[in-house]
Amino acid sequence: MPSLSMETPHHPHRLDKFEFESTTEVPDSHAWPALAVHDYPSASSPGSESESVPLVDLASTTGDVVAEIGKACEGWGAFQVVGHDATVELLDSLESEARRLFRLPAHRKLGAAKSPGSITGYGLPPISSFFSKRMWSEGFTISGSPVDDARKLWPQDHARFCEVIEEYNKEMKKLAERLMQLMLLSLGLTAQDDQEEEEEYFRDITAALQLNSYPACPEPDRAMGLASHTDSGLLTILHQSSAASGLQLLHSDRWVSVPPVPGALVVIIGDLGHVLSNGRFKSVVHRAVVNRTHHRISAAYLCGPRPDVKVSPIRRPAGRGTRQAYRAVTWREYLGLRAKFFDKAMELLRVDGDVIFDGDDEQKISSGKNGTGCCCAKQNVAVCM
Ligand SMILES: C=C1C[C@]23C[C@@]1(O)CC[C@H]2[C@@]12CCC[C@@](C)(C(=O)O1)[C@H]2[C@@H]3C(=O)O
Ligand SMILES: O=C(O)CCC(=O)C(=O)O
Ligand SMILES: [Fe+2]
Repeated sequence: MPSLSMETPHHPHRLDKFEFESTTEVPDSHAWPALAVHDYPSASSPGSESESVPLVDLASTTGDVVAEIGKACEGWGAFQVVGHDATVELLDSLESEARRLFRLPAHRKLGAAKSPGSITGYGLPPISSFFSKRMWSEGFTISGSPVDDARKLWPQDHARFCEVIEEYNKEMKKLAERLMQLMLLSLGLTAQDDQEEEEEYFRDITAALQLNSYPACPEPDRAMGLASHTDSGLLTILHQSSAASGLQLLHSDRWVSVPPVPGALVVIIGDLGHVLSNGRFKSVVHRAVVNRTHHRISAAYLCGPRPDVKVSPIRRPAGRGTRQAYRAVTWREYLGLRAKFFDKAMELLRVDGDVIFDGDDEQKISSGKNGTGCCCAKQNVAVCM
């Protein structure tokens, strides 16, 4: 699987030996303004829990899965999915390997710290550099083979960890490809349409697996697990431990919790998913909060097309006369923009482009000199060739 690189911004926080478990109060370095005023309205606002994120059963023989997914991506930018092929045993094994990793003493984890310019390894959540306060979490990012990073954690004994990660990645890749196909169908592409073009989006996908650890916190209302953000790829598949809720989505200006449903995975639309659908699917703002009693684990499988494939709005969804709202961008280029501009990055892609579907149904797919794929609306073809 191709791996991703990105520019790493200057980091104001040092990766140190802060021990969450032995702390009886939240130190100033980790104290955020009251959760209610973090950035957006509070999850405790009346009515905020009255709606819940849609649940889609991929194995359903009665419902219209394509329509359900389309509606969820448009209305929420997220949904929970059951009826997939990832077994409960695999999800449990992943979680227990992640727990084993985060339980290691600080010096062992620091031995596998991300090196400058690399996205893989142990560290603070990558978005930390944009915030003055520290988050109540640790992360471990894996892109491509887990072996090199795992060997740093467990010089002798990393086989089990690698086996579980590899199996999990394989299963998530299959699921991501299936979900991408269903999402494209829901955008109005038919099975016969431009097969090659769509395949660029779900064949040989690139992915990063982010393991997140949120230790129990003595003052959960003063701490932040993972600050509000959107994911940058096409979609993210998130497994969250069943012990405690933590994930919240910003929906209709309120924070809505996504309680863990045993066996369900959460699908989150990323910024490239928003671009691909010309803004029809929402890249949902989300965050993770912490709790007093449970050590919560999550695993986010963040995926996009191959790093060199340009993503631009597909023409079908808009209908005649709709203008292209975003320019074409590769995931690699977009990660560079995010590393510099974080939540302003997508605005930088905005264009008031040509009409993307004028009834002329021909859409070009070009292959650059070095085999660079390009999936684009007609007006981008010249730039991409
Ligand atoms: C490929 C990537 C997506 C990601 C940045 C990264 O290089 C590896 C970690 C990913 C992650 C996980 C936590 C939230 C997030 C915003 C972050 O800071 O790191 C995402 C990044 C992203 O989606 O851009
Ligand atoms: O832990 C969670 O629930 C959210 C994780 C997340 O948003 C991420 O890793 O991108
Ligand atoms: Fe996320």
